[in-house]
Amino acid sequence: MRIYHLSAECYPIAKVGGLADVVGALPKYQNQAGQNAAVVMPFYNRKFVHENTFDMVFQGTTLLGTRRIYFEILKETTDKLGFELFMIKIPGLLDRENVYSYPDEKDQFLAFQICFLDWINWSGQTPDLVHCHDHHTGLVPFLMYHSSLYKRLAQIPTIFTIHNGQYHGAFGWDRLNLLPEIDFYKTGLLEWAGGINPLASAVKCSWRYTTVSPNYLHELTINSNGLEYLFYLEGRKGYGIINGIDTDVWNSATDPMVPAKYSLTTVAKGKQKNKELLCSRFNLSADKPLIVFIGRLVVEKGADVLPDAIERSIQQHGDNVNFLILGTGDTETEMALQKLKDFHPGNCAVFIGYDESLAHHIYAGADFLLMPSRVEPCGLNQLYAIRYGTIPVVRSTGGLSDTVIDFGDEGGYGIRFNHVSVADITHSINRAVELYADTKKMQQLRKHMMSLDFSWGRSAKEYNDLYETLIPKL
Ligand SMILES: Nc1ncnc2c1ncn2[C@@H]1O[C@H](COP(=O)(O)OP(=O)(O)O[C@H]2O[C@H](CO)[C@@H](O)[C@H](O)[C@H]2O)[C@@H](O)[C@H]1O
Repeated sequence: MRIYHLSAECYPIAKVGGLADVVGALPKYQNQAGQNAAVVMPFYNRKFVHENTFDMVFQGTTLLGTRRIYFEILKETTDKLGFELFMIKIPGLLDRENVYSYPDEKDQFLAFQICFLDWINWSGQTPDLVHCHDHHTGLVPFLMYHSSLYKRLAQIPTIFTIHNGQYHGAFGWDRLNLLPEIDFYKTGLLEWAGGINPLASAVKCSWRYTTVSPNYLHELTINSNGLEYLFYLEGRKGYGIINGIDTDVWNSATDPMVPAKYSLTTVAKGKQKNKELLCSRFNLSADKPLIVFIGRLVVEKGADVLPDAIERSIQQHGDNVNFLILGTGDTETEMALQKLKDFHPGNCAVFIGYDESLAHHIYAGADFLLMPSRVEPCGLNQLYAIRYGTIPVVRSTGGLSDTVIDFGDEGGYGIRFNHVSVADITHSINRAVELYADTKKMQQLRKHMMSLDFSWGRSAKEYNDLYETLIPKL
C-alpha cells in the first residue's frame, strides 16, 4: 500500500517537538510491517540536507494566488531512514532554516500543500492513501475532493492526525484567492468561526481523523480552542491511537547521546553514572533525587507554574532535592527560572535552549521527570522516561492518563496528580522524595518500567488496520 505522510516536521531532518518524532518513526515501522510509506515535507536549509544527497525527481511551477512559484521535489537517495523522504523546495519560500515563525508562514504551508498536490497529480501518481499531520497540511483533504484541478485524486482516502488541537492555522477569507480553483458552493467545508480554518477543514473533509491518544479524542470535545462542537459533531470519524516510540533511537544500551550505556540489568549503576556526569556539569549533587523537566516552556505544558512549585519544594525539603530544567519558550517563564537558579544554585539548574543530545542524557540520568501539562495530546517525554527507567510525575490529562499508572495502584510505576497547581505539584514532589529514599522500591519500579513495551509496533499496526478499512479490497 503506497502511503504519503505529509508533515512540517520529521526527525532527524527538522524537529521542533513531538510531531517530528512521530513522523520520523511511524513510516519506518509501517514499512517493516509491509507497507510502502513515504514522507513529504518542506525543504529546510539545515544540517541534514547538507550532509545527505538528493535527486531532483520533479520540477514544476504553480500558482499561489497571482504569484507564480517554481518548485522542486528532492528525494533523499539512500532511503536510510527506513522510508523514502521527499522535500519540497521553493526558492525564496521553502528553503529557509527554521520550521516556524516566519511572517509569511501561512503562505509557506499553503504553497507546500499545493506543490504536493501538483506533484502527485501531474506526475500521474495515485497513492493508496494520503496521511496528513496537523494544521500545516489540513487543507489537502479539501483540495483533493473539491478542486477541479485535482479531480484525478478525489477517490484517494485521506487520514488526518491531530498532534495538537490547540493550533488551527486559521486565516481570513481575504486569502481565499491563494487557493487553487475550488468548488465555491463547498467553501463551508473550509470555514470555522468566520474564517478559513485548516484544522477544522481537515476534520470535516478527511475520511477519518485520529488523535495521538484515546483520551485526547474525548478531551477535544471539551477543550480544543473553539472546535469543541465540531469534534462533537464529527466524533464518529475519530479514532484515538496512542503514539509509540522509536526503540532504535531510544535505547539506553546503544544511545550514542547517553554517556554511560545501560540495560535493564545494569540500570542502577548506569543511571548513577549518567546522573553524576549531569550533576557535575550543572553544579548539582548526585546524592539527592534529581527531578527534571524537558520541553517547551509554555502554558500548555504547565511550565508557568514550575518556578513557584520548585521554589516551594526547595523550601520544604531544604537541601535535599535537585531540579534540572531544559527548555525554551515564554520569556517570562524563562526569566523566572533563571532567577530561581540564581537563588538556589546548588539545587536548581536551568538550560534555556534546544539540545537533543542533552535531552537524551537527562532522560538517562534523572530520577524523576515532571510533566505538569495542562494539555497533552499524547506526550512522548513520559514514554522516553519510562524506557530509560526514569519515573514520570504527570498531571492526569490526555495521553499521560493513558500511559502512566500511579505506583500506588496495581501495576503502577509513576506518580499522578490532578491539578496544574503549586499544591498538587509539590505534593507529588513530596511523594517522589519519599519514594527516592526507598532504594529497593526505586529499583523495582525502574526495572518494571524498562520491561514495558511502548514501541511503535502495536500503534503502527493500529494505523495499518485503519487504512485497510478505507481501501477497497481488490
Ligand atoms: N529544549 C529541548 N531540547 C531538546 N529536546 C526537546 C526540548 N524540548 C522538547 N524536546 C523534545 O521534543 C519532544 C517533545 O515531544 P512532546 O510529545 O512532549 O511534545 P509536543 O508538544 O512538541 O508534541 C505534540 O505532538 C506530540 C506527538 O504526537 C504529542 O505527543 C504531544 O502531546 C503534542 O503536544 C521530545 O522528544 C522532547 O525530548
